[in-house]
Amino acid sequence: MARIGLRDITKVFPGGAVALDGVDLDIADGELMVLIGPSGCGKSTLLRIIAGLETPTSGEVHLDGMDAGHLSPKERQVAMVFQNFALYPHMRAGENIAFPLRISGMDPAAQGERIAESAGALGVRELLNRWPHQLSGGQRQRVAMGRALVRQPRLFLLDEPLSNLDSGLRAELRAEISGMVRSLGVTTVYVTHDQTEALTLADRIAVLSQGVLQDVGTAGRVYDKPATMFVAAFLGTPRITLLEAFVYVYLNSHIALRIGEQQLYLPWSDPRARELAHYHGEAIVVGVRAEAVAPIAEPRRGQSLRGSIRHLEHHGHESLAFIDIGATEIDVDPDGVRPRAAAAAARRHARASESLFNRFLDKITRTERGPEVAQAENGHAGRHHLRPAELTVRLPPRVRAASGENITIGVRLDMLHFFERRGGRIDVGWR
Ligand SMILES: Nc1ncnc2c1ncn2[C@@H]1O[C@H](COP(=O)(O)OP(=O)(O)OP(=O)(O)O)[C@@H](O)[C@H]1O
Repeated sequence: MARIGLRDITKVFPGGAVALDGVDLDIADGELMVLIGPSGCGKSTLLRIIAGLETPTSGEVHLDGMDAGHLSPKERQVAMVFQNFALYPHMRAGENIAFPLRISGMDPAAQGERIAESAGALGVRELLNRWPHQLSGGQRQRVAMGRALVRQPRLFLLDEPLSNLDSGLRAELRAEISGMVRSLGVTTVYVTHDQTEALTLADRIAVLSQGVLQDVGTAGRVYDKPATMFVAAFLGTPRITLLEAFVYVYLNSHIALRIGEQQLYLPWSDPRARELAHYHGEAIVVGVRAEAVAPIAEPRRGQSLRGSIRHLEHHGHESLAFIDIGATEIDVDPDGVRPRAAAAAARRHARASESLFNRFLDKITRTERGPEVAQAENGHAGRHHLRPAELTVRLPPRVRAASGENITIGVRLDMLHFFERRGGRIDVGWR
């Protein structure tokens, strides 16, 4: 078992593709870390660098605190499983599992014991005499995992191991992998682009976008408090709605978030209001997940939005209504943002505000010319695209609704996410 330390890992391939850009990540002994991100974000490259199959352009890989740069995959005691069930076709399942032990010269009696143990843990004991072509996809992948684990590696690395399987089998094997690696206590890095896999399997999740590590944390933390807009948009079904909102301070009562022609109010008693006040007159991004909104009968001042149903999606147990609230949605570019740079920018922003009052005076003069001017001055943070917003609301199965109908939506203000236009989270106090 081993601790992994990745220090400022950058990988630029010949030809100039930047696969990884300054990745720092610590993985604890026995931890199951899931690397997730869209296609091409650098997940496999990072896994191969941990394995020693690829050399970083700069940066260091540490194993148990020691620089492992000079160690081969064998010396790192790594076992890998890929998505394509790479079993040796001319060997029976049992021989496939035994192969790594055989070439290591292990005593045949001890081999038998280890194989039985591994095959038992993976539920393939009955299949050891079959040829690979006589196994189903799921069985082949179980045997491949048995072959990887039989050597009792220090590191277990899996690259999308379930992506060739159907969804039922994926769920089944997911649970088995989780149970198995935890009972073995082997440090595991698991690459996937499937968020269900990530959220259900991981001790912690590391989210990558375009080679940049966006966020690392437990599934709950990364989902509830995503470090960047990219992470908020990448995790969660249905997808979060990212609304452009202008912040206005009403010193006597509340902060108003102007979303299109409508407003949500955060009273001063809400500790987040003080932080948001720094953005007076500016555009920020308000993230609204479906669980933060629900249809209500009567509007509530500052706590609800009106809209009309643009279209409906029926899912059996619920329907999703996509609501036009006359607002603008921000599309995140997959480049995302460097979270640390974004956090630093937010802190600079806060420091620059010296006294809140002076800042308000300055901003109020500016915003008296109207939000459009303030918006133009603040700019549309370059890389984000704007389009008409659709707020996603879950409707219980028996609620009757039709496209074009008007609807009032209650908003759970405590469940809103706030981001700077650059994409970094506005730190309004971490729970
Ligand atoms: N050998 C290589 N030569 C040049 N570019 C490469 C090489 N391997 C990967 N890349 C590039 O590096 C980037 C990261 O690739 P990588 O395979 O790590 O992504 P990934 O997140 O695992 O993607 P996927 O989910 O599609 O497997 C991509 O832009 C890819 O095109």
